[in-house]
Amino acid sequence: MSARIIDGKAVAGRLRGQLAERIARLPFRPGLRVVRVGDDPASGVYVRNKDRAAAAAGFDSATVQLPVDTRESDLLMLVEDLNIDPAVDGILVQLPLPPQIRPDLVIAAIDPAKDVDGFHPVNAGRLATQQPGLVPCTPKGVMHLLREAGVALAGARAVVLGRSQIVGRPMAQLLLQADCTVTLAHSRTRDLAAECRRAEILVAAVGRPEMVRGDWVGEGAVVIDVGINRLPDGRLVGDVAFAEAAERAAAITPVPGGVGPMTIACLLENTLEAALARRGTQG
Ligand SMILES: Nc1nc(=O)c2c([nH]1)NC[C@@H]1CN(c3ccc(C(=O)N[C@@H](CCC(=O)O)C(=O)O)cc3)C=[N+]21
Repeated sequence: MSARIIDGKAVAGRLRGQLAERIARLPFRPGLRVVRVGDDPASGVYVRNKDRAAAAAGFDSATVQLPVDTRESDLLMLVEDLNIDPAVDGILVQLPLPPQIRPDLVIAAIDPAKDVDGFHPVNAGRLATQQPGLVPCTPKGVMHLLREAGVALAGARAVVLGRSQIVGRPMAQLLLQADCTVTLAHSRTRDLAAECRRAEILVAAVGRPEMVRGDWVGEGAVVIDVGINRLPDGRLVGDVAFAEAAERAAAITPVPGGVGPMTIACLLENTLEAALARRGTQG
């Protein structure tokens, strides 16, 4: 079998277009503030792409750049300013943060109504208890892609590889909500390859370049590659060995051009949702 490519870049483009149309009809511009402390390279591309996409879709978007030696208390004060600023609908603090700043404390300081990353414990709790809230952008983008690709979810065996707070865990919650039978596999899982091979839907989110080999993929599976890994030679690869996996999968996302662009589109979607919810309207 040779897999169909799930074009995340195209799906994200359409989603951003729909958001732009909705924003054009609003009497205000949803406000997004991205806070970046230092210049971690993993955040660089993301911040640039996000700024461009947000401006093009009609958001009032700005990045606040702070020096790498910023104190935790100063960052917390900035978050508080953004919490009470009526022009700000969404706040995103870029991760990772420098070592003098505790990320959990900063995330918990963000108003859950403005937490467009969906990382605040209140939003994580809402997701786990099936209440409405802001959902983390990457898993939300993956669900968009699965639906867009026409993947039957109810009853499907889904395996999520990686149990991170920002991708694996919320991903499992969303798949469960869509009636998949969900396995959350990780570094301590016994016989990871066999566990993955049983998946009809395989979501790889471990951050290890090309860890998922072709023989980890079941014949006809749908493979979603969340990993974005920069190799020493500058190449960008996912967590899945793409060429090998594509020989067995029915459908697969590429890197780049797969989940990454969806993360950005969903950040904008969350910002619009937050803006409408804060104003008590449906837009
Ligand atoms: N609070 C917080 N929230 C985040 O969501 C967050 C973060 N911190 N820190 C950094 C990571 C990284 N991240 C990316 C999102 C999209 C692409 C993306 O669009 N990538 C393009 C390729 C970009 C390229 O060419 O290098 C693609 O996959 O096609 C990349 C990286 C969000 N992150």
